[in-house]
Amino acid sequence: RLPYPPGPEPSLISGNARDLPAEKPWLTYSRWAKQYGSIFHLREYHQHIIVVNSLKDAIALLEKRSRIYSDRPAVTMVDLMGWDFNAGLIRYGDKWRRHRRLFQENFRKGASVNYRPLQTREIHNLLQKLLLTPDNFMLHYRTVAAAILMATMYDHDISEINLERFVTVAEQAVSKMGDAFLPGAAAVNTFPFLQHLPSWFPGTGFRALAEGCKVYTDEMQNVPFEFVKDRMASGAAISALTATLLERNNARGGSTEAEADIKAITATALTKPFNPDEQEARTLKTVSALGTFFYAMLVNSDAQRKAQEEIDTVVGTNRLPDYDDRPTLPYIEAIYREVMRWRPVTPLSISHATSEEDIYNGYYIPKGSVVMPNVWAMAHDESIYQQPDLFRPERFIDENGQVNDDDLILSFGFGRRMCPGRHMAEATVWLTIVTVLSTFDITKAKDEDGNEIPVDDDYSDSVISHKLPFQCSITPRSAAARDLILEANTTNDS
Ligand code: HEM
Repeated sequence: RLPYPPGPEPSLISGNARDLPAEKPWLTYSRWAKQYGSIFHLREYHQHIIVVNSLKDAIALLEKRSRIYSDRPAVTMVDLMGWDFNAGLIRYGDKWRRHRRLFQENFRKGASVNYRPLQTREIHNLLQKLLLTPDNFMLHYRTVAAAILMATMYDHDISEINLERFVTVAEQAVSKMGDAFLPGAAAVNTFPFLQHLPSWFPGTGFRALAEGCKVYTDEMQNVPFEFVKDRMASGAAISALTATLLERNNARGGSTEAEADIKAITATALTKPFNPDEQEARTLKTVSALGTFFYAMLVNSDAQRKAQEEIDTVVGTNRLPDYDDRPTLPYIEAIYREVMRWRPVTPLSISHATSEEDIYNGYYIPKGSVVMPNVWAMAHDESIYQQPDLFRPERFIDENGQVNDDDLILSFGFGRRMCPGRHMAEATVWLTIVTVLSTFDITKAKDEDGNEIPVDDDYSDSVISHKLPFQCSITPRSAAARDLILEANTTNDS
C-alpha cells in the first residue's frame, strides 16, 4: 500500500494526539509544512487528518476532486445535540444538497443584491452609533452584522421586538454546543460506539450534556420560525426570507419536508452571529473581518490616508458612498482584499472530509480523513505575498492603478462547500469599510497625558479568529461628514 503523506511520527495507539498544538494550531502547522511538505498527515487515535497548506493543493483536492472532498467530519456529539440541522455541519448527501440549494438560490450574487437596502440601512445605523458613542465601537460593529442577518431572515420589525428573546435562545444553544468538544464529550466523538452504552454505564456523562443542549437547539429553530408562521397566519405582511420561502412552499402544496428544510436553513443563518468558542456572544465571521479593518487602519495610517483621498476624489464629500461606487474605487477594493488576507477570519477554514479513499502525488489518503485547509499558511505564502505580515493593500494594485486579478478570498473556503453567504458578507464588509473611511478618522487612542496607547496583535484562538478588545479613537472627518451621517437614512423606506 502507498504511504500516507509525511508528518510527525505517530505513536502506536494515540497517534499524534499529544503532538496536536493547543494554541493557534495554524502557526505550528505552517512550520510543519516547511518541514514535511505542503500536505502532511496526522493521526489522532484512528482519525486521519490531512493538513493542506498550499493553494495549489487545496484547489487540486477540494475543488478539482470535490466529489471526494466535500464531506464534513463525523462528530457524534453534534448529532446528539441536535445540531445536524446546520448546513455547515451536515454530511455530504441529499439533505445537504437540498439545504445548500436553498442557500444558493437565496444568497447567490444576483439574489444578494436584494439585501442591499437593508444592509445600507444597518450600516448607516452603525455610522450614527459610532458618532454618538465611539468608545463602544466594538459593540457597534458586532451588532450591525447580527442585525442584518436577523432582519433578512425574520423581518426587521419582528427581530427588533424579539431580538433579545431570539438572541438569548441562540446564545444558549450555541454556547452549549461548545460542550460538544469538552473532554467529557471528546471520548464519544473519538469512539462513537459509546453512544450505544446504557446511561448508567460509567463515562456516559456526555448524554446529559447532549440532552441539555438539544432543548435549546430545538427551541432556537422553533421559536422565531413559529413566530413568523403565526404572524403570517394573522395576515401580517412580512418581508423576510422565512416568509417568502414559506409562501412559495405553501403555493406548491406545503410539503412538510420542505418546511423542515426552510426552518433549518433560517436557523443556520441565525446561528451565524454566534461562535461557540467565544465567551462573548454575537461574534461572527463578518464581525471578525470588521475588527481587523479597524485594527489595520491603526497599523497602516498611510493606507487610510490613500483610501480617503480616493473616496474624496471619486465620490466627493457631499454624499455617502454606496454599492454603485464599488467598481470605481480600486484602493478600497484592495483594502477589503488585504483585510481578508492579512488576518484570515477562519485560519484553518472549516474542515472537509473524504467520502472515498484517494491517491494524491503518490500518497494514500484514507476514506473518512479530516481535511484541514491551512488558510493562514496560504494567505501568508511568501512566494505569493512578499512580507506577508505587513498590511499592504498595494499588493492587490497593478501598474495601472487598478486592482489585479488576485480576487480569490481564501477565507470563504473551497469547492462545493465554499461559503454560500459570501456575496452578502462581502457586501457588508465592503460598505462598512468605505462609509466609515469616508466619514471618520481612525487613530490610536491617547492616555491622560496625551500619549498614544499602543495596540497589540492579539487575536482569539478559535475556529473564528477575531481581534481581541483594543482601544482606538474614531472622530468625524469634518462637520460636513457629521451632517451626512446624521442625515443618512436608517429607516425602512428607501
Ligand atoms: C466574512 C464573513 C464570512 C466568512 C469569512 C465565512 C466563511 C465560511 C467558511 C470558511 C465556510 C466553510 C467553507 C468550506 O467548507 O470550504 C463557510 C460555510 C458556510 N457559510 Fe459562511 N462565512 C461568512 C459569512 C456567512 C454568512 C453571512 C452566511 C449566511 C447568510 C454564511 C453561510 C454559510 C453556510 C450556510 C455555510 C455552510 C456551507 C456548506 O457546508 O455547504 N456565511 N463560511
